[in-house]
Amino acid sequence: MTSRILPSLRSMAANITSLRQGLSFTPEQRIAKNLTGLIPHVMEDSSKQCERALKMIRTRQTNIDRYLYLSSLKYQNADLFYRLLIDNAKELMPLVYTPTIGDVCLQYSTLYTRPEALYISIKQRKSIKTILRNWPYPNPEICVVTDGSRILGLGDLGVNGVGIPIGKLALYTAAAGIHPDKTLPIVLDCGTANEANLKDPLYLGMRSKRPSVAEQQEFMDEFMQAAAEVYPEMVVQFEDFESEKAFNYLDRYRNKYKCFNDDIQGTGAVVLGGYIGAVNLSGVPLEEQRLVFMGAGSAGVGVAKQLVEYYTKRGLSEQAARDKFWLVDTKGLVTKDRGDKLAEHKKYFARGDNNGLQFKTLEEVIEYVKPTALVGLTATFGVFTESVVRALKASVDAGGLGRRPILFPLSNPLTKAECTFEQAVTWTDGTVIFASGSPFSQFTIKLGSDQAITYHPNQGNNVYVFPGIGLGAILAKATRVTDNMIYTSAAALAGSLNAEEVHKGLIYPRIERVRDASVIVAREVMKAARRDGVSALSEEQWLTWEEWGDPALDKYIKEHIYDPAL
Ligand SMILES: O=C([O-])CC(=O)C(=O)O
Ligand SMILES: [Mg+2]
Repeated sequence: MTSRILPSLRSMAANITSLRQGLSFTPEQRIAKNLTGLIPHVMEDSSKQCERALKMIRTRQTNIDRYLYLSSLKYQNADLFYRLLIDNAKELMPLVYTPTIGDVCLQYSTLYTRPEALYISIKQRKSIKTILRNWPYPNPEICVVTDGSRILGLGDLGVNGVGIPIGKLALYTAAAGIHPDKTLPIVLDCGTANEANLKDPLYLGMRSKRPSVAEQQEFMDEFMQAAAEVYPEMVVQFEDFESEKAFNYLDRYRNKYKCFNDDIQGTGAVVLGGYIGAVNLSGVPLEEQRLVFMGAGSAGVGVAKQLVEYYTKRGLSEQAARDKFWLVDTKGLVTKDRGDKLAEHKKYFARGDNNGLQFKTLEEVIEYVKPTALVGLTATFGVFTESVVRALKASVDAGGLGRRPILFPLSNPLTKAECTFEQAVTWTDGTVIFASGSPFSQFTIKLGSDQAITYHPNQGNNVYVFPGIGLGAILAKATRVTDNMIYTSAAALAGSLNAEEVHKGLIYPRIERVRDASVIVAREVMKAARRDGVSALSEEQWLTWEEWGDPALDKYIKEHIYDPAL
């Protein structure tokens, strides 16, 4: 029997790259590359290949099966995978990303067939640089890194959380055109608090509890330093770190490295982008808005802070802006005198005007605050009950005729959404302005035998901003990711809707147009980098763009993004 030598990841990468065109190789190319006979004889254009793949996807029984098929296609023929994903974003993004990715992460150790990321454990801390250099594709431009400690709303999944960096990076390519070979997914394995994983004989991560916060931080320090040394051009996106670590790491590294946190800053920007449109539709002036946030983790606080910045930029004092927000966590309204030790990141929003009163439930808070907007980032399905949503509507109705409540149940995946789209429409008699984190279907109510009214949900997902933020930072050669770059991404997103979308009452562009939105976001992020003095592009380059205006910059961006060859 002949023994087979396992090819190195590097030569595998080279082989796969050379086969990227699938069945579209011309006879001449096949001869030149010694591929004759190695692939079926027919020469197919992209539409035929897409037709075959879509047929496969649509005939699979479960979303996990569809994911696995797509994942294998991405590996075998990346151009075809991205052609499909770009042209069928509405159908395929939920398979490549949330909600399906949540299920994939839960089962990652069982579904595993091949490496797709860098797996760096805390035990390998002496070899981080070597591991980074082992990555088979040269000079990555964007890295998404997680430690798996808070995957979507699913909690600590340890190394199984690696599906998130893999999924987010596929969106970097599909939504913003970063070349797939320039993306680097990483999971830092520090063990896990997840008992089910620890007991699972197939679990692929370190089978131990997480060490102290201080030890994890030292490991993170070493990782960040090594990454900057090995790949100095690379932008790092932090993803799904548990709240305290998320805030701490962002604070610790943002002025030292080119990095940002998607859950704090990306979620903040995407919600602000949607909120700007929602206020316009609501009939409640910006100054009269009162916002209750259910959930005070990294996303809740990140979003509220981004909105405070919006208010202050519109002329409100910081105190007046902050007073528009009431944050609620599992113990009730976050107040200064609640009697428990508040986590550091919650203190900024702790209320001091409650006259000693405490409000334990969301219902009590709504009764007390009379909000115009309710945002959910709790990772708890169903917390927006019928009575909560009806109370929100009642408090908005009390302000005057024709006013509409803003309701954003943003937790991911769908199994963690605070309420469904159908519930939101039903309980507000169709008046709701709605955005969720994962996608809901549109909802039609039959009014008579041949009359019906269809409601369109919005998906307020980070995918509208993080790819453009990363692309803008890369193309501007930004040395840091500044607050202004993030803020600008939200304003740019709000301005990216076309006339048809505005007419339909949407607050985000249709997901099919996410690539258009990313170009606009990237352009504004680049300009903000320039204004903040962190763009390392030449002065001459910037002066040319300033002379020729946005179209010239858009042209430059479009020339630098990946479009599948198919
Ligand atoms: O991944 C998403 O769709 C949004 C997000 O960052 C999260 O829920 O952690
Ligand atoms: Mg996330």
